[in-house]
Amino acid sequence: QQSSLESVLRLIREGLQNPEGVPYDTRVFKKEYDFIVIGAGSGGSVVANRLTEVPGWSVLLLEAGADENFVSEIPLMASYAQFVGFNWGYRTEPNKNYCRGMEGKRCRWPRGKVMGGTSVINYMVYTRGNRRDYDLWEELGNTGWGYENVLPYFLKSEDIGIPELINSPYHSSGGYLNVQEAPWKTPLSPAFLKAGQELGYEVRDPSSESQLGFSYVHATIRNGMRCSASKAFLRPIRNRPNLHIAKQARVTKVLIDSKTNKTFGVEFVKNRRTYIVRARKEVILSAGVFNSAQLLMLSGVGPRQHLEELGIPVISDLKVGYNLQDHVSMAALAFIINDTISLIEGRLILNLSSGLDYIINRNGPLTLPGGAEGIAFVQTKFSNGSRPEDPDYDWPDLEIVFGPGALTGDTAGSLRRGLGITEKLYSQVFGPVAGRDAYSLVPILLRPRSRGRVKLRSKDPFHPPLLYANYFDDDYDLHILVEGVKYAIALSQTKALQKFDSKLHSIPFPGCEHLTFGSDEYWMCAARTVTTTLQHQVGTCKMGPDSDPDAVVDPELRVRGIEGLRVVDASIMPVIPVSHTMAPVYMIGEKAADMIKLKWRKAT
Ligand SMILES: Cc1cc2nc3c(=O)[nH]c(=O)nc-3n(C[C@H](O)[C@H](O)[C@H](O)COP(=O)(O)OP(=O)(O)OC[C@H]3O[C@@H](n4cnc5c(N)ncnc54)[C@H](O)[C@@H]3O)c2cc1C
Repeated sequence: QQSSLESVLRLIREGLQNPEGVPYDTRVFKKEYDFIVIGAGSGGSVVANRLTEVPGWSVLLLEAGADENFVSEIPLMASYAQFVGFNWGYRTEPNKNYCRGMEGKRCRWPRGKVMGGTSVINYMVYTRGNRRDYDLWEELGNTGWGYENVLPYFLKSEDIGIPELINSPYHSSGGYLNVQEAPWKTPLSPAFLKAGQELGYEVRDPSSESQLGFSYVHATIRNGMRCSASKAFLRPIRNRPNLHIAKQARVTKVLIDSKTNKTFGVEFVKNRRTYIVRARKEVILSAGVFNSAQLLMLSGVGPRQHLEELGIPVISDLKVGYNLQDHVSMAALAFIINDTISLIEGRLILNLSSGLDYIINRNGPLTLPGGAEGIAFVQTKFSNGSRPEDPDYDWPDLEIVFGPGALTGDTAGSLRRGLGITEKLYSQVFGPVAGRDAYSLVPILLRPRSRGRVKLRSKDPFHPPLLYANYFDDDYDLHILVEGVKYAIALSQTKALQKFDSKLHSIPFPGCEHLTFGSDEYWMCAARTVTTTLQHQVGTCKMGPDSDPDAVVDPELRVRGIEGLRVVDASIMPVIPVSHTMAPVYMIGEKAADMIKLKWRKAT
């Protein structure tokens, strides 16, 4: 048993001083490296790690952000991590069809600008998606991306820490990335699992042979702290002599010879100085779903008409920025309970006993990843529309995330501000019940049909791109989300959850008051008003075969028509998987690194 003093010292060692040591910041650059990787997020961290396993290859990893800090280490503080200088702070362009209740009618689309990228500000939920997602990628002509091909790459990264899954063939031990359950639970989450069973679903590991069912959250946490991409993949290898990492180094252009279409390096700015560094073998673009598309377009790779409008010479005319997909949700359902067991900011979260429990035991509410305790993958009546005759069809179209807290408990406002909900809406709808105990059930549309787009605002690399979500462009998406809301309400009415006497909070959202509360029309209006998202944007540099006119990269992730340039991040996904997107990006990084190794080992 450790004394409190020893525990505090351990925390300082592990948290503040980072025992593995943060990666070193390179200030003196070689003229040329074998590989230059842009972005130290989920994709780029894996690639930089795996390529420097080859001692003869040199790698420069360029990251626009600086190091993580203590706030991002604490799983429950996930929503605060967006406010401590790690966030690119993107917003969608205003639209009257969604995010009507958000500041400026714009949805918040945060992205991590920090060593570890978005894995430092995300909610750490670990899921992989469905066998059918990856089999679909392969059916679309992406040879080598079927489920059987990608499963080994999910396993390669993983170090499973959930005792009952250690011997599962769907999990593995010894990888860089820790996957664990929070050590602490509210009494509400077992009731969530029981509620699922009442509605006919099994309690099951969503990464196993079937995805349908209810589960506690699996998360990328290690000993009660966030396990980010940098912590997992970069800190352990910071002493490799063939890896240079430059922090706060903002890439402004990928350099491509317009005569040969060959990539020869990158231009970046660090400490107000502009550098040009050359790549002998390849440049790997892992700047994330918005910035990879932006950088490609700034470098002359993108839709001809759009680039020409901005006066950018076109090197390869490709549909960069199209095919943007996301998991839209409705996170404003609050089920009020008559018990003091839920997460209330200021009571359960930011108080001395929770703080001490965390510091001393690495336990308690602060270990809950973003406040999420349970997830369910379910099917609406529309899910197997194309194959109604197939009883074994299991490809969820709806996810429910269970939180043992709701907007009612957001008394310090971190959630409201993170989502961008206007103060007026919050005080009108939640003001009268602020501070009341409640749980939330967040329905999430998993297989959207609508597609958004990323465009350049200008030629200036320091200007944020224009982002268009286009949520609900296809009515089908709105219908499924409404089914999701109704499913969440049905869950709340099960015996298991009624043990807490829970009642749906029913002050109507502004702009929806004229509709009958609880009708489909009302929920449609609600979804367009408090439009939330799991921030799973993907697809802007779509992977596809040569026969696909919309493909930006080929199945080896090489940019079409350009030599020596690949994209390795969330942007290559042709179709969004029914998964939280971080684990699929780690998988993409692992697979890409193997493809790159194979190519250059053959060549030398
Ligand atoms: C709030 C939030 C919650 C989320 N929750 C979850 C979750 O619980 N589970 C889950 O699976 N997924 C979650 N996601 C999504 C998931 O985190 C991302 O899909 C995934 O991390 C994306 O990885 P990436 O490598 O594509 O991009 P990123 O991780 O964003 O990496 C891109 C990196 O490139 C850097 N960069 C960009 N431009 C430049 C430039 N010009 N020069 C140099 N560097 C540059 C960025 O700073 C960043 O570090 C969440 C996302 C958000 C925003």
